Amino acid sequence: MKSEFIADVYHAAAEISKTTGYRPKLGMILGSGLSSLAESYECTKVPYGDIPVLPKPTVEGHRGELYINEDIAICSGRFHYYEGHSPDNVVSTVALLKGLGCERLIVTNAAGGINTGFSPGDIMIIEDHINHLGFNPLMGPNPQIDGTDLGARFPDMSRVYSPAFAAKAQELDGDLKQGVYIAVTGPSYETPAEIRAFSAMGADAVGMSTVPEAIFARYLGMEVGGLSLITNFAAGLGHEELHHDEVVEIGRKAADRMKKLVAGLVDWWLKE
Ligand SMILES: O=P(O)(O)O[C@@H]1C[C@H](O)[C@@H](CO)O1
Ligand SMILES: Nc1nc2[nH]cnc2c(=O)[nH]1
Repeated sequence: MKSEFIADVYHAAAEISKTTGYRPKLGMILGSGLSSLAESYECTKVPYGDIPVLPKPTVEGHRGELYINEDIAICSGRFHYYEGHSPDNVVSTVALLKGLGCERLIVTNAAGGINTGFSPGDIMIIEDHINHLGFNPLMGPNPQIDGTDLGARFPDMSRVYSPAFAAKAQELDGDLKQGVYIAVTGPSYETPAEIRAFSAMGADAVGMSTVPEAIFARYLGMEVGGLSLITNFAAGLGHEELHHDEVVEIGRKAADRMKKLVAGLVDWWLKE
């Protein structure tokens, strides 16, 4: 992340706080097909088009709107590396949420189930991740604001995802899965051989996002909780070809269960 870019994003965040009067403590980034989660909250909506420092999302199922109120800021629309965005742009939503005052972040995504115990419609608490993207959002000079490093040059990643968040999620919904998310660039889905390799590496679910956001959030000192909605059997494990339309459709269908879980987690994390 370049110092100038983060300064611009923080400046945009300060403008939004000034206009809306909000400094929420909790941020959330919504995955493919999960845009409706934002509608549970009474919020002011700011289209990404009104935040010129942000790029434009190009993927179906990612609206491109910031929802904000005094407690929460929700990015409905994320930026994926496969869209051609730079690593800085991929994590710009996290920088925006941090700039708005968020100390905690919930990341959500749609993912393919690698673990043979997972089925479409399952929700997996992200316990850990594998970065298979080929880049790290912290590559490049360590960014500074007013001459001070934003975070450690070599940040620890031994506990990216909050165990307290995972425990609370399990308490709220007794039927959750838990596992390791592996991020690949996409946009092609995997081959069955890749899925066998990722399974041997210890991955339970595969997707094309979230990991850079979580790394950057931890670098900024935020607490992170992660949820993957399993939208399909990973390549070679089901009988169907993979299509993004189905990913978005399953996301929409499972939105009510996700909404209930997320509402409980939001209430808890705001009070905790
Ligand atoms: O933004 P997420 O990670 O939820 O989106 C997943 C990964 C790809 O963008 C897309 C593939 O169907 O869904
Ligand atoms: N890479 C990848 N991303 C997904 N997002 C939703 N399902 C999948 C999948 O099977 N593979």
